[in-house]
Amino acid sequence: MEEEAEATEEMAQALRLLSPPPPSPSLPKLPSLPFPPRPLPCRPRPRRYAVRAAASSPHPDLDLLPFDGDASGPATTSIDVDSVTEAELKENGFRSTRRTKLVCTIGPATCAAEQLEALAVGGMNVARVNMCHGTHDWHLGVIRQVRRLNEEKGFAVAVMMDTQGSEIHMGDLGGATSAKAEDGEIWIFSVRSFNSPLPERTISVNYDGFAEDVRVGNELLVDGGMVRFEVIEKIGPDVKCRCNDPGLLLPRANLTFWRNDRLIRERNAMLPTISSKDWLDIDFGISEGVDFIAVSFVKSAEVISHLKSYIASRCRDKEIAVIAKIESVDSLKNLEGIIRASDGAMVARGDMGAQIPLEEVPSAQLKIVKLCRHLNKPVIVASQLLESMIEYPTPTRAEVADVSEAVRQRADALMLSGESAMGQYPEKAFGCP
Ligand SMILES: Nc1ncnc2c1ncn2[C@@H]1O[C@H](COP(=O)(O)OP(=O)(O)O)[C@@H](O)[C@H]1O
Ligand SMILES: C=C(OP(=O)(O)O)C(=O)O
Repeated sequence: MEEEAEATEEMAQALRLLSPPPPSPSLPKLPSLPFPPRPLPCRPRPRRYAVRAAASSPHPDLDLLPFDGDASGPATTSIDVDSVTEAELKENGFRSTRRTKLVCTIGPATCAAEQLEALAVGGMNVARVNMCHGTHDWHLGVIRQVRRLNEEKGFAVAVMMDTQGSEIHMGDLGGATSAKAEDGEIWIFSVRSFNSPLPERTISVNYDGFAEDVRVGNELLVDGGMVRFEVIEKIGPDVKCRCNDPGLLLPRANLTFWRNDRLIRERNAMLPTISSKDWLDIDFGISEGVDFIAVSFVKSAEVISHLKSYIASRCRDKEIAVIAKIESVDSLKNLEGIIRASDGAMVARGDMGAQIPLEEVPSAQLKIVKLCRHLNKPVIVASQLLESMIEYPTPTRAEVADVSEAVRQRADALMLSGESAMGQYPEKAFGCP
């Protein structure tokens, strides 16, 4: 019976994720920590509330008292809350407080001031900007707009900057939003740089060693297998491929190559975790005072420690939390060391699914979430949570089950990517009122 009640509560919570409560307009400005109760550095001081734990109370709810200095009595502790949490606390008591925070990737579908405000009202805790896409000017616009919302309207939205990392990916399709690859079609993947428009059925690749590393017969996977090609001929910088699994090619999609069903990790595996572009982006993030830097394709704990020292030397008045994205074979091998060195982790299921067999992704997620909880580090579950909502206004049952499972695992946060960055229903996917 108790188990049933708990399952019902968890399910209700998962569904609340799809429609979190709006903040009360009458509430004061309350900046917050994005992942309580395991606070990360760099958030402004929130207003404090005293929570009298009603351990012996007949009521399961906790009494909330504004905390004005001294907490009185030994049974009193204090926690930090944001305005959305405060509204829910007042309405429902502590038991129904949303525990799972929401990270939202900002893109063309959500970068306007009113769109960002709608997400903040909907309960966005962290706005993520992905440095794979857009210019510094574009990111600056988003970061400043989020700061403005916090200052002028009392929201408490943190900013996460996500590095591009040493991912091998396609170019931007010469400005097209997508291209369809049909079964049997021949496409050229090339390391040459092209002027727009690109020659027909040609894709540029960002990694100079690509044409040397691949061999005839290798499989080329776009976005972890959403589209598959086979290498049929190499002609200098051009690699001729036949499409075996048709699908939609999206700008800057991830590319992996496989030989005998094994991911090829040769010279491409030697690429630095933090590229020269990433260092420029990190300097940009530091100067704009982002709250989190998420590091893509982490291979070892050392790179995290190195970045943390760099940030500490560049940024004395503010700490920036470093989140390790667990998405590569190497990051799974060195998982514990990486998580210990980081301020938190992200289960980046998109790229992970391109590096390990898809059917192993759920158990990898569970392992990472459990380990983070054990080490008391916040963990974000990311990618394809509501993927169908990029195109459709209602999620699939499987997606709802996936969201529910991540909440059940006690992930600290869930992250939307394409759903909020470029989908047709970003606010609906987020659950805006
Ligand atoms: N700043 C941006 N500018 C343009 N498009 C973006 C931006 N951020 C995200 N997108 C779009 O949203 C999609 C999903 O975002 P994300 O998951 O962060 O990137 P990726 O697909 O490269 O892993 C991207 O493939 C891209 O089409
Ligand atoms: C979150 C992810 O990273 P990115 O969007 O940078 O590919 C992922 O791969 O799941």
